[in-house]
Amino acid sequence: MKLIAEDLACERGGRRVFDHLIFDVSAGEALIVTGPNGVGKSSLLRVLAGLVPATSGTLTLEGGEVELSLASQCHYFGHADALKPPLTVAENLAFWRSYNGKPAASVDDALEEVGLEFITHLPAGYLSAGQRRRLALARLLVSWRPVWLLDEPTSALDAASEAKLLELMHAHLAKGGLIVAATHQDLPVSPARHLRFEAAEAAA
Ligand SMILES: Nc1ncnc2c1ncn2[C@@H]1O[C@H](COP(=O)(O)OP(=O)(O)OP(=O)(O)O)[C@@H](O)[C@H]1O
Repeated sequence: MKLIAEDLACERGGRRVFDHLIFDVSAGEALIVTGPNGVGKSSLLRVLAGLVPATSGTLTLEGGEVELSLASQCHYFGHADALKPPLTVAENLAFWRSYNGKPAASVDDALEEVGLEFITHLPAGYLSAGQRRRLALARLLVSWRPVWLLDEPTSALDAASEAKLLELMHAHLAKGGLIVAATHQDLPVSPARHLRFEAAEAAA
């Protein structure tokens, strides 16, 4: 499987954010996207997730499921945690497992992976920032999607949770998945390719 971007361009609010972007990333590999604030890293992930249309260019998931869009083969782990505050931790995850389909880990196993097994009954609205982030991360484990799009995945995570995140990323790559991650932190995942947006690339 290979994700290929050719001559990709994106505009936000009528302003060019990036253009002529070319990259590819294969199964078992991560693409680490870096660059200063506002250059378009999140925009790229949102284009890949189908949340923002590309202005031009093509995106292909070679070896993916032909009847499915790229977006529906991606898990998008963005800045918002996509949790329903009144639902419990377990209910939130059960919802996503059923909604996204392609069941993978059980709710209990996924919560144990991210260290939330002792608070499964708590409403998500009571969780700390880091716990909410870990619950959002567990969403990636309960349904199989080959492409993980991670936007600042280490934000709000403590050192142990960051190590767990890296372990989960490596496990996903080992299963033949691929990852595109935008980050300001060092994210020592391998094998990885690197895509650096320079400030000059941000359009005036
Ligand atoms: N909905 C929107 N409407 C108009 N402009 C937007 C919108 N969302 C983002 N932008 C602009 O697009 C540009 C790229 O933003 P983006 O969030 O992709 O940057 P980033 O590289 O992820 O930044 P950071 O490192 O701060 O997260 C910025 O100038 C931003 O103001």
